[in-house]
Amino acid sequence: MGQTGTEKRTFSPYIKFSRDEWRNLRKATPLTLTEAELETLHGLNEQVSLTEVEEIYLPLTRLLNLYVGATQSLYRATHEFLGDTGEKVPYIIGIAGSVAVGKSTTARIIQALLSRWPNHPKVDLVTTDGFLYPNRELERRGIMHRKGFPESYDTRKLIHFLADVKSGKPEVIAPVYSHLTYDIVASEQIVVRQPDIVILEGVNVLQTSRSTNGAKPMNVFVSDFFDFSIYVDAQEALIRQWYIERFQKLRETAFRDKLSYFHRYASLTVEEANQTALRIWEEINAKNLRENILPTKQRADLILQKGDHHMVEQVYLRKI
Ligand SMILES: Nc1ncnc2c1ncn2[C@@H]1O[C@H](COP(=O)(O)OP(=O)(O)O)[C@@H](O)[C@H]1O
Ligand SMILES: CC(C)(COP(=O)(O)O)[C@@H](O)C(=O)NCCC(=O)O
Repeated sequence: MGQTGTEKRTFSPYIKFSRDEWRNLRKATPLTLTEAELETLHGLNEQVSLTEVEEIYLPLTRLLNLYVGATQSLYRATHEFLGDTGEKVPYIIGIAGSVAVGKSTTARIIQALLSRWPNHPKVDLVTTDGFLYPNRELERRGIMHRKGFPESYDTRKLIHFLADVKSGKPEVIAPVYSHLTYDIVASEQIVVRQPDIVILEGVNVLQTSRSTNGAKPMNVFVSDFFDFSIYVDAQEALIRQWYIERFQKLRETAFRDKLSYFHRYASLTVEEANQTALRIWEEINAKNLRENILPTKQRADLILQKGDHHMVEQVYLRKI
């Protein structure tokens, strides 16, 4: 179409797909899901609709499968040229977005779907909350109310973890965070043993903040290690609603556990719990979203734009 008068064509580095356009790409996906596999996926999170898995996440993992295959071929070409076999180096996918937007659910669906492909069966999932400073350290620094903000993470440790994974080390250790105790679990760890793919999920994975709490700044970012990155997005009002709904669900389940950091919230009425969740959302998570997370959206290779009921309404794929 021609341009008229004041009309300006704005450049976007993304190709935009409506839900229907994206869903139609499903036809190009050779794999279909068996009933048993659909059941397994439903077991991961019973809230997730199976239509959503088939129409959105299946085409997405087909795209990722093609990208991983292409990277594996390039890697083989380099080592054929060098005359060696090279270490096995995992393909790394980063998943970013607000607290409660559905990052961990998205990561688990993608992990389950990607591990069905023969050229990359071993897919590990690591969350960046394991790289938060322990509560006692956050308290010492007076930043307990800043959990999830850039300064609450040991970014240096996270970067060393990724560098070790990308250099093909046979075993790399990641620390573990518990949402129940609201703290790092010193007795637990994840061992990453040269998988085909590593999915790294967290609010901070596309951040480029150089602040490392007064330490010498690092010239390398977490996302430098990514082969592909995804930002899960939705209107803030929807994310707030999902945060409050999750908080209410936890009030009836996990918060009842005496070990839960939020055990005191188990006895709240529904209305009191709403107010508490809203306060935590506004004072911590919404602030973090506006200041530190949303500004990283345009760095992603792919954006999943969700609407009501977590339904993906648009997909943006980076073309350059
Ligand atoms: N695709 C989805 N369909 C339905 N519910 C979802 C979906 N993704 C996430 N949820 C729900 O939204 C809430 C937040 O999801 P979660 O994956 O825990 O978010 P995050 O890891 O970003 O904090 C949870 O209650 C989860 O059950
Ligand atoms: C540790 C987190 C930043 C991790 O976020 P997630 O990966 O679960 O989206 C978040 O769960 C959190 O604890 N935020 C602080 C405020 C709150 O309790 O919700």
